[in-house]
Amino acid sequence: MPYQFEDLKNAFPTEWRDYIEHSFVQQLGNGSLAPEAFQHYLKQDYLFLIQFARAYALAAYKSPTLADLLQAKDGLLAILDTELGLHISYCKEWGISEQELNNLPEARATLAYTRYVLDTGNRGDLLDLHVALSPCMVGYGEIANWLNRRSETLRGEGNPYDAWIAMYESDEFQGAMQAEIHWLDERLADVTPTRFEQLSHIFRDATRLEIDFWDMGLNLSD
Ligand SMILES: Cc1ncc(CO)c(N)n1
Repeated sequence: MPYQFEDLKNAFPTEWRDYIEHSFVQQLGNGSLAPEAFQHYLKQDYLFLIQFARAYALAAYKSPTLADLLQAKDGLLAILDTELGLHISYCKEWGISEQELNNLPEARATLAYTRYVLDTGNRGDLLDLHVALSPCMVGYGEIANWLNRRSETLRGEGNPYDAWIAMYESDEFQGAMQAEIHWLDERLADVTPTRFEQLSHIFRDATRLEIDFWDMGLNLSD
């Protein structure tokens, strides 16, 4: 059987579940999350998105074909033209000004995660980089779907975090997630067991760093 994206999730199922079903996610879903925790998370996520844009620029540099270059360009533009703008106005609604965003120190969890992704891409090839990016792209889409399946999740005006869930369940984000899975399925079909094992370690480590990112939000750690 050729490898596919699903096999990366199944290689270390405990880590994947701890990320998707993290207490931060559960509390966000039922509306009980402390606003301070969400604000801390939002601020660090702004810094995360900036480094993420750099990762797509690195993907362009690592692209061997025109199709890969165009895909990296789309990812970069999606962050710079859409996501960051949305993030800045969403932060404003939560009382965080653009000026504050521009003067934030990076929390250690943000530094560790983003620089891990960039270093993995620098050392490796485009597939290594995409595997390092995939817990982010695929995880948040999966989190929105998991929350929607749970009876504990509160949707609508009763939940102050409803707009966050709406963003990641949107057709736009879910479509980007499916495209990423499709790209990875095609590439993983050709890898050897040894190469798959290497890639699964990258996937596991990026997933663990996503868990630390949620912990950072809950614990307000810097
Ligand atoms: C930490 C983190 N992971 C994933 C996403 C999804 O884009 C995000 N915005 N932030």
